[in-house]
Amino acid sequence: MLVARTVDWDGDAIAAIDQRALPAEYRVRRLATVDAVVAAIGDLTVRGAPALGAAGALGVALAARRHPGDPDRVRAEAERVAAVRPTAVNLRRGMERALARLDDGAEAVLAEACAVLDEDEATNRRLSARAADLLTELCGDRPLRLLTHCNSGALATVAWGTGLGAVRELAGRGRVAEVLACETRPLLQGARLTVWELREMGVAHRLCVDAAGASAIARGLVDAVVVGADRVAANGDAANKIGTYAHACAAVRSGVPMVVVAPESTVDHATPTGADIAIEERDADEVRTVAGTPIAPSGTAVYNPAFDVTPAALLSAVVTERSTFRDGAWTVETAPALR
Ligand SMILES: CSC[C@H](O)[C@@H](O)C(=O)COP(=O)(O)O
Repeated sequence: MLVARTVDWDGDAIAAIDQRALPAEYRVRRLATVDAVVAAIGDLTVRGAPALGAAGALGVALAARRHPGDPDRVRAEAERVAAVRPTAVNLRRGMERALARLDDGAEAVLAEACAVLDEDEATNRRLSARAADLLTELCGDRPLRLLTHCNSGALATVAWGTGLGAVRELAGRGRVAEVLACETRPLLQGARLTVWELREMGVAHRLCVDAAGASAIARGLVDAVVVGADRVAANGDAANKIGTYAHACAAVRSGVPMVVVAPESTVDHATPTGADIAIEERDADEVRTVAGTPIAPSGTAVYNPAFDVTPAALLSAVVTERSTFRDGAWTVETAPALR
């Protein structure tokens, strides 16, 4: 059963699928305070850029309900939520969108936050269809062998997914031969979450270690690389889970297309290039341990960036629900003329 909504509003609290527990256990956590939301974002109970946008917006709704008549306190709480994960721009966007309704009262803030959730699935279905069309154009109309990294599926959004949403769309068209899912160290979102989703979707897949991605591409086992993004700069450079850049280098060397699939809310035109994207650095123990078991001498110094930046020049395209970055420029799809 693929989840209905990864993040939702449940009367007086946020209901969030606990992504730390999957695939062993499917459980939903209730987050009733801003402190709980901050903790859940920090420990990746809720993760994935669009899902973070939804959680950020609902976090403001919780703060507005808790502190009616104290807008300064609500703003401070909203800032605390947005600061937890600096790279995924959707988090701040969701927070700011809900906060913009603060003058209209707590129920207006909640309504705006719920609108963020309500728009998510339609947006993701649209960008997935556009990305699937482009992949078909780039690779030919045949079942494709796709490589993906981290998790950009329904779990990373409110519903449906982005990069993995495009895979889902292609699978629905009968155009997926196999997905190679990279495990995605250190927190294994690929192994735990993407594989879980692919199994639920009934899509053929194999799991590989991250280091196998480049040689799989070089050996001709991959027709295209498809990933999501946490922030796309104005020049098309894309920040995504650490390890994405290595796949891009391999893809370019082998002439394999690579497409980044993300909503407009992940594109940050205020950030000129990838060099301007703040990269979140996470706790050293994520690298020194696997599922709580030490794999390195205690106290080992660690470099643990959560994301890397793939220059636009290495990408075939960035696809959103209404625009495409390709060959150095954005083109925006115009709405079909009304008859
Ligand atoms: C669609 S969410 C963004 C990405 O595509 C996803 O791969 C990713 O990097 C998420 O990172 P996470 O640290 O798990 O929140």
